This record gives sequence, structure tokens and C-alpha cells, in this order.
Amino acid sequence: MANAIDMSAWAGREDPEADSLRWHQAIQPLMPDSPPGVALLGFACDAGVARNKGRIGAAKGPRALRRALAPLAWHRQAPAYDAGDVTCHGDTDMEAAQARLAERLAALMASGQRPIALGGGHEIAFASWSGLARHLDASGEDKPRVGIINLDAHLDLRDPAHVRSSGTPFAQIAEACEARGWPFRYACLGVSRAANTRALFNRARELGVLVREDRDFQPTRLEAIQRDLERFMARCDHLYLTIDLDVLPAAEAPGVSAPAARGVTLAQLEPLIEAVRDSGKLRLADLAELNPDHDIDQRTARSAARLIHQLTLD
Ligand SMILES: N=CN[C@@H](CCC(=O)O)C(=O)O
Ligand SMILES: [Mn+2]
Ligand SMILES: [Mn+2]
Repeated sequence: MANAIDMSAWAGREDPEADSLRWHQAIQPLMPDSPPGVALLGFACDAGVARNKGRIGAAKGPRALRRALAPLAWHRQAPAYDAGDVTCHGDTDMEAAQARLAERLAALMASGQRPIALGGGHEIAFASWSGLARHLDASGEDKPRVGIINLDAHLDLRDPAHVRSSGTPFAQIAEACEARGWPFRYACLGVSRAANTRALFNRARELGVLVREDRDFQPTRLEAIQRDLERFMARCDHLYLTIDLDVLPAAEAPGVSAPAARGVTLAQLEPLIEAVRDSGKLRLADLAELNPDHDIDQRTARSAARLIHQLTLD
């Protein structure tokens, strides 16, 4: 590690009673010989959202997320680590920053850690998937069936031939899968029909994407969505979970580039996240699009922290 990891965001309440730990008291800076656990790695990047003509500020997301996670109660058995940040230095650095993040994520997985990457915009997804692909290459697996589960109001399947951005990661991954001869298995849950053009829905259909819209998340249909997800996961060897915080209603996540008028609530997402967590196939996860500049009383950061808390219960 070139630089010491900045642990200054990990601060908060300390209780005098025994067995009262919070995240800020339990999390440790990652060391080369750290035993397996969860490793948080920030991706401080505004370039993807800027290229996608969105509201920039996601580069400040990793720190805001750490600050919101810090005071939450610690219920884990296994350790959690802070692995620091990968920083993108301006628009022209985006692809190189994605490559740096991918390399770090692959190294974390090789050393037995389960990484959770903290965006940054959703261009983080191409970096995360590339890290997993690099890790699977190194472990010598032939044509692994990697399932991508994206909780998002957007399909993010824009054509990368125009510009690579926070709106293109899954189209980039589809191209990379085709080049490798790997199947492209993509589930996008929480999609807003109003926020995605016909061209994007058509691309999703062509690519065989499992799409469930925000309006599908009604009490009578939740079990069916859960079953569809279970079936999807059964057809995969490895899972990558990516959560775009704009899947949440604007009341739960105002601090994103494109807040959702309707959205899917934390309560509705909870059983899906637990199913992914408990699948035994989850290799890495990320959270994208937290923009503290547009947050209100840390609502979005708190929602994101709650998601990490839930995802990491062991
Ligand atoms: N990662 C974000 N993707 C969305 C943003 C939409 C918007 O800014 O309105 C997209 O490109 O579709
Ligand atoms: Mn989105
Ligand atoms: Mn997205």
C-alpha cells in the first residue's frame, strides 16, 4: 500500500456498556496479512456522471458513506476493513481509474476478502465487473457464469460507442462478455419505465435481461420477484451485486444525480438483498451514485449505510 489509509471518517458515539461496539470501533485499516472479511474500497469519481450530463458530486460519496456507517451498531462476527480509495483525476482519467479499481478489487478477492466498492457514479460497475473477471481469469475458470444483479431505476445500457459514462456500464460489460465468449447474465430490478427510453428497453430485451419495473414491486407480486431472482441466481456460478441508490424513492435517497419520483423502498429491497447475501455466490458488491451535495440530513448516506449493514450481516 503506497499511502496509509485515512481512517478519519470512522468516528462516532461510544457506549460504556460491554458488547456495545459500533462500526467505527470495529473496522480496521486493511493490512497485507489481514484475515478474510469484508473490505470497503472507495471510488472517488465524478467523471461518469459528468459525461452522462448528470449532477456531479459522487466523488464525495465514499467519505459520506463511511461517516454514515461509522455510528451503526456492529453485529458482525467476521472482520471488516477499510481498504482506502481509488481516486479519478478528471474526465480523461476515468478509464484508467476504472482499471485501477478493477486491479485493487481483483487483489482483494485473491487475498480472500469480500470487497464492497463505494462509488462514485455507476461507471463503478464496469470497474467492479472487470475486477471480478480479472480474478476469475487468475483462478483459471473457463467461461464462468457471472450474474449481475443491479438494483436501479435505470438500465444503464446506453450505447458506449457514443461516450462511456455512468449510463453505459452494463452495455460495456455485455460487449466484454461477448469478446470473452462468456454468457451475459444481467438482472435489473426497480427500473422506471418513465426514466428509460424505448431504445434501452429494446436493448435489454435483445440481451435477455431480467427486468422488473418499480411498479412491479407491489405486495401481491413481491414473492414472484423473489422467485424470479432465485431462479436467476441458480443459473449463475458467481454473483456481483450493484446498488444504484437512485432505485430508492427520492424521500429515502434525495442525494443522487437522478432522484426517483416513485422508486422501490428499502423495505421492499430488503428480502432481495438478503437472498443475494445468503446465496453463497456473492463475490463482490458496490453502491453507486451517492451525491452528498444533494443529500438532505444524510438521508441517502444513511440509506446506503443501512444497505451495507444488511448486506454484511453474517
Ligand atoms: N447512471 C445513471 N444513469 C441514468 C441517468 C439518467 C438521468 O440522468 O436522468 C441514465 O443514464 O439513464
Ligand atoms: Mn440509476
Ligand atoms: Mn445506474
